Amino acid sequence: MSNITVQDLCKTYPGQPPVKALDHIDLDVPPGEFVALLGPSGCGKSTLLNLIAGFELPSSGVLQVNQQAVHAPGPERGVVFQEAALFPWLTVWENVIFGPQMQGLPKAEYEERANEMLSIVGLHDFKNHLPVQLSGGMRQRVGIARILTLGSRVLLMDEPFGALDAQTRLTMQELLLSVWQKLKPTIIFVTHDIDEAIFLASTIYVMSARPGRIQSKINVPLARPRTVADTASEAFSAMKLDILNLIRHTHG
Ligand SMILES: Nc1ncnc2c1ncn2[C@@H]1O[C@H](COP(=O)(O)OP(=O)(O)OP(=O)(O)O)[C@@H](O)[C@H]1O
Repeated sequence: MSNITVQDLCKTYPGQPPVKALDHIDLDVPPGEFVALLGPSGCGKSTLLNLIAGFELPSSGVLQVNQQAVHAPGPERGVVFQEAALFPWLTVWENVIFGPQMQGLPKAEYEERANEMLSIVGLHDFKNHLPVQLSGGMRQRVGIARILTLGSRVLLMDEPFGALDAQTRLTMQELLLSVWQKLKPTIIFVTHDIDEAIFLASTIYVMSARPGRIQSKINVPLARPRTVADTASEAFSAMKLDILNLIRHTHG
């Protein structure tokens, strides 16, 4: 059974001239798969993610999540952007329970889950902090805990660590791997960083630019759980070289 099905998907933005952002995209993502969408700026990675999120509608083709056509955003699909969109006047705890509270879910249930998710992302001791009192990496962790508390089983992440320094970025990548290991959500992770895609994903879709197409689907053979030591392995370097050659070959 597939969790996300994309068949012959096209997206053209209207305008003079119209912009063909995605051209005949096919993806088939089983539940619990960690997928990276890798490609140069402008190849349509964010467009594809926004379509799966339900923020935009396709021009043509099939787009289904859990066998249902996507028409609008929904709580089963949580989105994480480069900057966590937290309410600055609410504490970490209030931000995390805001969604389920608004949905009218049973309090005991979501409070238990919020506690669990804050522990998983290592923020249990920061429940009463305001976003301004947190580092960028910590704010992203709140964003992740928030969608997990809402019960999202599909995480749509658009360069979530792109604004972080190298050290924090690595810590966040390790954290995301441990979250995935524990909860096995389906993750679609947009990045233009080859190392990040290899370290995190089981499957990498390499996209080519304008109009955006899937150029190749690559399986990452590294065993899990992964550690930072894997990034120094021969298998990792060989895979990186293959992808670099692939991208260079296409983009001249
Ligand atoms: N709302 C919009 N209206 C018109 N054109 C758009 C819109 N959103 C994106 N585009 C265009 O569609 C193409 C794909 O953009 P998109 O943001 O999906 O690429 P990307 O691969 O995510 O790039 P980046 O890595 O720079 O974020 C680009 O040419 C962009 O200018």
